[in-house]
Amino acid sequence: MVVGVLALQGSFNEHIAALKRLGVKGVEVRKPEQLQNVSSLIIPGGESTTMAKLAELHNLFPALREFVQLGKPVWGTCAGLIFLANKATGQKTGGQELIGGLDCTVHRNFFGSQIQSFETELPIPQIVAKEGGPPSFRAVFIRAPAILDVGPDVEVLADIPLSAVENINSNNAIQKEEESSESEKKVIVAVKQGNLLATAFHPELTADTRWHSYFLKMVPEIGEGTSAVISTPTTDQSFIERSIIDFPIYQ
Ligand SMILES: NC(=O)CC[C@H](N)C(=O)O
Repeated sequence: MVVGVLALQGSFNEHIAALKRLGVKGVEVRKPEQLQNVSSLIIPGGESTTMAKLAELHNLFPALREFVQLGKPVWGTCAGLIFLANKATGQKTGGQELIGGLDCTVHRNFFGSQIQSFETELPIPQIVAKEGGPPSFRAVFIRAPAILDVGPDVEVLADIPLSAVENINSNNAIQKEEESSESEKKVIVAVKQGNLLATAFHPELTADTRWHSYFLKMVPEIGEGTSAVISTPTTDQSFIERSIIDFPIYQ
């Protein structure tokens, strides 16, 4: 079984490497017809405006929308989350094309610019219940979006208190949010809606493969009883010791 990884731009190699650590083959998807050879798809982080332009150039949007509408599992990380959202704010003038399907409003660059990127530990009980392991996950936020509201069919997997984010007062987007909803000072950063999974952060840049394993369990031909298919994660120390700045896409 192969998992497609949209390979227009961004951290597609890191997703393919994470899948490999689980014994699963990830294949690069750049053309509409390649979607016919995969039963699920990961849309990586990167720069959603650039990715949208490239997707348009390759005439990928109709095939991507069809893939989502057919109920095939799709996981968007960071820019991939923006791609999947029904609505995005904080876009460049003129907006950008989205795949849509995920009933939420996402705010691009919610936490600020590149310099305000951060890492934090997030408890995700739903994933721990399925995958076991430590109670929290290292979450890498790089010029990350946040989800401002979700529809009734969307399950919230993780939110983050704005007070946990450094430089909070230097960020206009956050200040605006705080002013508008003084009592609710949290934003959503991971969701699931049927066949769609979305995270504002980058599990592929950590050594923890539980998010990938969780996603693979959403693929019907693997299903819940995946232990035979997914091998025990290898703890590749050289990978663990890499810092996020070692990843070429963020240099
Ligand atoms: N790490 C990322 O994927 C960043 C997303 C980027 N800020 C965008 O809007 O597309």
